[in-house]
Amino acid sequence: MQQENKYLVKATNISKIYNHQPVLSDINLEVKKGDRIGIVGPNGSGKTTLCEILAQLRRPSSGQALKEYGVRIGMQLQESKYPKGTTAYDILNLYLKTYKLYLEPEIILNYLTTLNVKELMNKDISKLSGGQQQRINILLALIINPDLIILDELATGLDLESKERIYELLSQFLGNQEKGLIIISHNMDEIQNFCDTLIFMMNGVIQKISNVQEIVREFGTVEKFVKEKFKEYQIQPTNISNNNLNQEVSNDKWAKQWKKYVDKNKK
Ligand SMILES: Nc1ncnc2c1ncn2[C@@H]1O[C@H](COP(=O)(O)OP(=O)(O)OP(=O)(O)O)[C@@H](O)[C@H]1O
Repeated sequence: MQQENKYLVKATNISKIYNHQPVLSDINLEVKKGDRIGIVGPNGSGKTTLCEILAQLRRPSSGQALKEYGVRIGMQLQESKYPKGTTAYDILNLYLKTYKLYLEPEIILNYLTTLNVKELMNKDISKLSGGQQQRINILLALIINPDLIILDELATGLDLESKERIYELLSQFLGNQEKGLIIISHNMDEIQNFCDTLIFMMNGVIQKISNVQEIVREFGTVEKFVKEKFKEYQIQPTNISNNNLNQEVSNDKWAKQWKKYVDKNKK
């Protein structure tokens, strides 16, 4: 039996419900060695939740998320909460010890220099800026040499130089063809540069899985394709008539009160 095509992670009929609201519905997805997947979709379509479930950080409400034995996942989250008083070195030590990574200090220092975080490592991580924390999150995702790296809004909030350095580091990491990648991004160039598969999500459902090369051949850029998809799936504002809105105002508690306030105060 060939082991090559074994999955790294696999979601089977995943659904997730938050406060009675379905956020993911019946998702099936297999990520294999060497897969380079970009996930796009409107805000709130469930991209982060799906990745957190794939990374075993969250439980699905139903369905199964399996990780192949021994597979290591590095996940950079869009937002991370660190305990006050903890330094980035504390977290780094914890990661390296947990994963039993006995990396030579030179290798670690090389990462710190490339990511331009060396001077931040002794500071209280909870007091660093969003972009500084972001760089540390990327460091932590990469340093464990994961089989699958999941990056959520990789470059958001990063200055130009940091972005370039991180892209460079990611390219080096992906030089190993065995590594799996999932990027959630609103930056279509990132998807075009790093991914071969594009997943378009909407309302907690995978609407379409496409091949990036084919998209570029047909649409010129991933951006053009995604714009088309947004148009295709968008609820047109013209569908909402004034009558419907009037109805909404009389049914909505806040809108009703606001209308009273406006009527009272406007000349
Ligand atoms: N911990 C939580 N508790 C309750 N609701 C949540 C929680 N996390 C996410 N949600 C809700 O689930 C939905 C999907 O959120 P998610 O962050 O997965 O979307 P997303 O596609 O990654 O969005 P974005 O592009 O804005 O990052 C949203 O409506 C969000 O408000």
